[in-house]
Amino acid sequence: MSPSDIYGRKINYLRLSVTDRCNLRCTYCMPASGIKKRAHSDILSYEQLHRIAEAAVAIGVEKIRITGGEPLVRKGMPGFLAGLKRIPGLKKLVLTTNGVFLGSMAGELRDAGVESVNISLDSLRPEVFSRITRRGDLSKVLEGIAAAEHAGFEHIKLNMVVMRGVNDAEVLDFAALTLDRPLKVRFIEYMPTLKERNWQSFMVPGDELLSRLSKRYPLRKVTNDALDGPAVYYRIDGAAGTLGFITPMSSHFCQNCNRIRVTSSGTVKSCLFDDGKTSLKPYLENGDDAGLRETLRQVAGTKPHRHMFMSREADNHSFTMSQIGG
Ligand SMILES: Nc1nc2c(ncn2[C@@H]2O[C@H](COP(=O)(O)OP(=O)(O)OP(=O)(O)O)[C@@H](O)[C@H]2O)c(=O)[nH]1
Ligand SMILES: C[S@@+](CC[C@H](N)C(=O)[O-])C[C@H]1O[C@@H](n2cnc3c(N)ncnc32)[C@H](O)[C@@H]1O
Ligand code: SF4
Ligand code: SF4
Repeated sequence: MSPSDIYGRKINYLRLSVTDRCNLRCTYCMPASGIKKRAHSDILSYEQLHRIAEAAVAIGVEKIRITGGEPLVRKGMPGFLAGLKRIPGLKKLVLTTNGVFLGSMAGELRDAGVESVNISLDSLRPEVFSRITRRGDLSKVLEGIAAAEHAGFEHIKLNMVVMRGVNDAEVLDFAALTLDRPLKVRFIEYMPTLKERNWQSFMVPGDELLSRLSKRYPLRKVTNDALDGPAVYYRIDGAAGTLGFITPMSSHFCQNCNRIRVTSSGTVKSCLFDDGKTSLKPYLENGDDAGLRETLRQVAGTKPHRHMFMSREADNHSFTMSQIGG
């Protein structure tokens, strides 16, 4: 049975980061320079990551999302995923990626048993895309999305972090992608993890987007599936796909939080924003699978009631998302 925390939330979703490396440098995720890469020796092996996944499923995790950094920069990913897929009791194996390598990898990822892919895409304009990612080539990601559509994933979700004055003028263009393709386009509120000055001016609340979109399109709310993440979904009347709103800042979803996180160096976190001081390495090194299970269960049980992102104590706390996995 899945562990519950003291607030009665059932924890059945693990976000497992397999690397802190990335081939892009998105402005909202990483600083322009000075990012310290973890030493290779600090990164867990596939065998260790697999043992963590098994322990998580043994305590009631039903869905595992592979994230990073960019998971597809790590060599041997399809074989690792195929191994995870064989863990008895795991219901959903899913992946979040920037899409750059999907053009060549989508088919083998689907064959490995990945059910759905979430692809980050913040602009449909080549120059804006390369400014946000500091180096990306939009055409590669569009190729990746086409390959994913061809590979037959259950769901393809596009993640757009909306930033005022940067890409928010494209929200209607993103919504139009759902008219005749079964894509789930999700608008994500910008989280100021790097504690930039003036971040408030960037963040576009989900409500504002919903109201802008409903002036152009008739929208109907869609109900979520049991293992869905935090997005709230709508469908434009008659459209093939849906629109999702992820609102960690304006209307947090902590009351329904069902997840724990493990970083690529083996730190387990009860919340995206906690300090994450519990390492799984001692249990991995000693072959102590019971200890792994117990530690995961304990950390799941200490999930905070909600994040304190907007509070003053949070002001000193900055981190790069790429080291945690979002
Ligand atoms: N504050 C907060 N943000 C989250 C959490 N989980 C995901 N996000 C953010 O939601 C956005 C989308 O994350 P994804 O990796 O696509 O995962 P997901 O939204 O759980 O995906 P589905 O399971 O497919 O619905 C990213 O910006 C994440 O940082 C969470 O637990 N708390
Ligand atoms: C850290 S990335 C890792 C996976 C992969 N590299 C990718 O970009 O999809 C996971 C998710 O976190 C999101 N993310 C990163 N920094 C964010 C921020 N400051 N605010 C909101 N979402 C953020 C990204 O847009 C992406 O959808
Ligand atoms: S959001 Fe993903 S692609 Fe962009 S820098 Fe972060 S880890 Fe890399
Ligand atoms: S901020 Fe923390 S408690 Fe809230 S939904 Fe995210 S992980 Fe869960």
